[in-house]
Amino acid sequence: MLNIVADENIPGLETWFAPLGRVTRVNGRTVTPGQVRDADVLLVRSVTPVGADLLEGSAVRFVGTCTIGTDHVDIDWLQRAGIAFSAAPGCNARSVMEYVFCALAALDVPWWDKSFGIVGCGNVGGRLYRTLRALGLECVVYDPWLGPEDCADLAPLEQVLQQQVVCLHAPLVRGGLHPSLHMIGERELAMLGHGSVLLNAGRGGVVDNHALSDFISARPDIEVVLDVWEGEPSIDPGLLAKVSLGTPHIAGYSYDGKLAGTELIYHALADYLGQSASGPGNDIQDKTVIDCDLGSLKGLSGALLQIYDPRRDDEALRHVALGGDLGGGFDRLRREYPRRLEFNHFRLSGHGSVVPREVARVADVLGLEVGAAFAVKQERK
Ligand SMILES: NC(=O)c1ccc[n+]([C@@H]2O[C@H](COP(=O)([O-])OP(=O)(O)OC[C@H]3O[C@@H](n4cnc5c(N)ncnc54)[C@H](O)[C@@H]3O)[C@@H](O)[C@H]2O)c1
Ligand SMILES: O=C(O)[C@H](O)[C@H](O)COP(=O)(O)O
Repeated sequence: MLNIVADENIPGLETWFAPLGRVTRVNGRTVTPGQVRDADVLLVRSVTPVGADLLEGSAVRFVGTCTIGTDHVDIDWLQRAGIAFSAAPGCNARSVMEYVFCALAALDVPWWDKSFGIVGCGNVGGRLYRTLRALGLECVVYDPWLGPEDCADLAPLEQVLQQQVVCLHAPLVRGGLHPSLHMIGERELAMLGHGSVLLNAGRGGVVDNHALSDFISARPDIEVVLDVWEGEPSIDPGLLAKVSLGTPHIAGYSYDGKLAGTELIYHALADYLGQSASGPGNDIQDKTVIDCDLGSLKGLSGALLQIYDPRRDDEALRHVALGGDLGGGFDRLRREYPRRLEFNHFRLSGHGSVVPREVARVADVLGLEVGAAFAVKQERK
């Protein structure tokens, strides 16, 4: 029987993988070579460094990470060792995009009236870019691997950093032509415009956190939102104290996004094993009604917070910091993360009966259903 060793934090682990083999749960942060030596398959999330140190001499023939990011995996070594590898591209991209809008709503930023800069325009940044453009917002993109045929709004990094809201969605790349490690340092931070928002939901190391900490002290006009940090889970409590919103790397933690990661790796493993399997499917069918004011875009922004309010994650992280064990608390918050569903599981409804056409349009672009109780108001031209 196939021996599968897997991070205990992979949602739906037994449901999806038990039909393929015997599943042994391990702690992804502390897993040892001894625990994986006799495994055929290793399934991880982003907290497990995977390479020679863990796998040399093991029986592992397939590694899957149920995440978008792959910076924790030494893919070249796996290739040299003849070990198959799969990641889960795009699985939680919508979750991260929704985090961006909810974070802006939580900061009371009128996002429908801002210019945006995006660094890294792949599954996450690209989804955000297309949504912003569909909303009719100004948005420029820095991505050194894209050309004008991929994106019509490419711009130099300097220009991207000068927008009112700057969203970082680059992977952590340490070498090669375009390394991203500390690509946002003292010099780049100084390019941010007065009163702008800087949001990092890519990887912590893309921003020099030490420089960022100094920068926030000198520039209190800038709102910084950090979901990812250098040194996770033992992040800098001083930096946490300074940011406007700080969350424990949960931007991609919608229940849908996490399950999609599991599902993608399940199919990759089934393919590797030469099995055609449809899998158990998922159990997400909820449609929750949100009672809200849709009389204006500000009201719609408030409705987003009823779906997901990142201030709760921020408060929880600050609370564990006060307790003294920030590293342990950071991981605990992630491990015990509540079931958070994406926008399409909600229907906006409630008091008031007329929704301005523009609000209905924006809700639609964001993937939100507006309940039948509302008649969309036809504004006079
Ligand atoms: N906070 C979270 O919960 C969360 C969730 C999902 C993904 N992520 C992170 O976000 C990253 C991006 O996700 P994705 O799905 O868009 O990945 P992706 O691989 O689809 O796209 C990454 C994009 O970044 C570009 N890029 C590479 N090097 C760059 C550089 N030096 N400067 C600017 N752009 C660069 C690539 O060309 C590509 O277009 C992931 O690698 C992961 O680390 C974080
Ligand atoms: O790369 C990703 O998919 C995200 O960063 C993901 O949310 C990481 O979650 P983790 O594997 O740390 O649970």
